[in-house]
Amino acid sequence: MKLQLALDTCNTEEALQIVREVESFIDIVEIGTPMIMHYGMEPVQKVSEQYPDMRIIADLKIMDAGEFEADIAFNAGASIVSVMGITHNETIRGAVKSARKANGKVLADMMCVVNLEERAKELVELGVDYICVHTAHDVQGTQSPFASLAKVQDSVGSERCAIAGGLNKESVHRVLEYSPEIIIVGNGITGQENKSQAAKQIKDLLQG
Ligand SMILES: O=C([C@H](O)CO)[C@H](O)[C@H](O)COP(=O)(O)O
Repeated sequence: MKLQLALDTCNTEEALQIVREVESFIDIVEIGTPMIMHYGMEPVQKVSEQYPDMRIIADLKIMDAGEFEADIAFNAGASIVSVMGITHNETIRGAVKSARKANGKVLADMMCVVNLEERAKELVELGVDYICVHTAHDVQGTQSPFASLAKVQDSVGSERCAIAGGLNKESVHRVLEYSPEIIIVGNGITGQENKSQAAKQIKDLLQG
């Protein structure tokens, strides 16, 4: 199980500082959608330059123009790009084509997908590498991603699964029985006073 740190609300300098603090406990750095909206590809570029061995996902949540938009992230140094699982197959194919050119990977965010099992299978057939069950920030008060993880794991297997949405050191034990490939944690690390300690606690839980 890989731990992905999601950076959503910081600036590029703060992102570099947080990665410095937690790098030994994380496997993937996510430059989050709000950060990309604010700073464009600058944080993707800077983090990939300073941490050439770290995998970086640009959380573009692509909804259209799959190849064109994914190209932007891969050209900036991303190793994974996110696309919305609910979007058109043509868009998915475009993002996958871009990833193959760049030797990168595609993660499909399953937010708002109703037929999870069926769509997860289709996405894998289209060439998507990871299927991410995700409880949106705006509904985390009333929803959680665990039941969706069970469904997607049944459908495509744990090595394709990623999970996100309000995870922290108190809740992460709930994913252990499913062994998803990627566990994504944002505020559960970045919102803590001691980020390195929070990342280490979560990593230790994942490693058993
Ligand atoms: O993708 C995300 C969200 O939609 C905001 O863009 C977050 O990066 C993801 O949910 C992880 O963050 P936390 O929910 O704070 O763990």
